[in-house]
Amino acid sequence: MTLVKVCGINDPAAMAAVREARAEMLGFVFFPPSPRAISPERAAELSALAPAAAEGGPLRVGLFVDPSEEAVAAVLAAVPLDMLQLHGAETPERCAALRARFGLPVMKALGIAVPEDLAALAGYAPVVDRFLLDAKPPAGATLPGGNAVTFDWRLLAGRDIPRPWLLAGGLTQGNVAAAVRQAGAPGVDLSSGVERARGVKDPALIAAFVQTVREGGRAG
Ligand SMILES: O=C(O)c1ccccc1N[C@@H]1O[C@H](COP(=O)(O)O)[C@@H](O)[C@H]1O
Repeated sequence: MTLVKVCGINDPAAMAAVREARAEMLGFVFFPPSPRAISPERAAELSALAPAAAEGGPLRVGLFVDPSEEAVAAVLAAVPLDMLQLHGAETPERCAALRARFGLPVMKALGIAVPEDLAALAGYAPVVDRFLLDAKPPAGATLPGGNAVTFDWRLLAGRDIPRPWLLAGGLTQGNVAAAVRQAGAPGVDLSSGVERARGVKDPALIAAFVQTVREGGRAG
């Protein structure tokens, strides 16, 4: 089954949509410049609206961009997370340090634009648990992700990605089946594609996206 992560959950209706659609993962954005950013306290309120991962609910992923250890600790003091998503310029050493300090799996996001970008995966593989292979931010973008930009999914076709991974970058209900098929992706992650305005999730789009993935899977 193709895994689904819906990122940037920041209101109860979106949380309910993720729960009802039975997406495997959700993301809370702890990066203040993002329109999807929420406080740790708000994330805790939303997290309480779905069963814990251990009870069959979605894995709670905390999205950080080059965070200090203090920043991660402050979030974890308010809301338990199941995984750290590192979406900045964190080195393998930094990923290893955060993983060891907090005892949580790490998903490292890497931007892919040309085949040579895949060379970086080898250095991270020993110290991360999952990759998120995303588009690179376009010129002038203020965010390192969440920009609704796709990349050439065929760059990933047939590649030996050395960890479990998710495909991201500009995914929508309309393109996800082709993306999964072309990249051979075992899972997908999105934010903009299920929003009615930047930073505002649309529950109906979340439901439709997850349903499309379930129906299309790898063969869509
Ligand atoms: O969503 C954000 O605001 C964000 C901010 C900073 C880093 C990453 C961010 N989002 C991640 O990017 C992918 C792709 O987003 P999109 O579907 O193209 O909008 C998203 O799934 C998040 O993991």
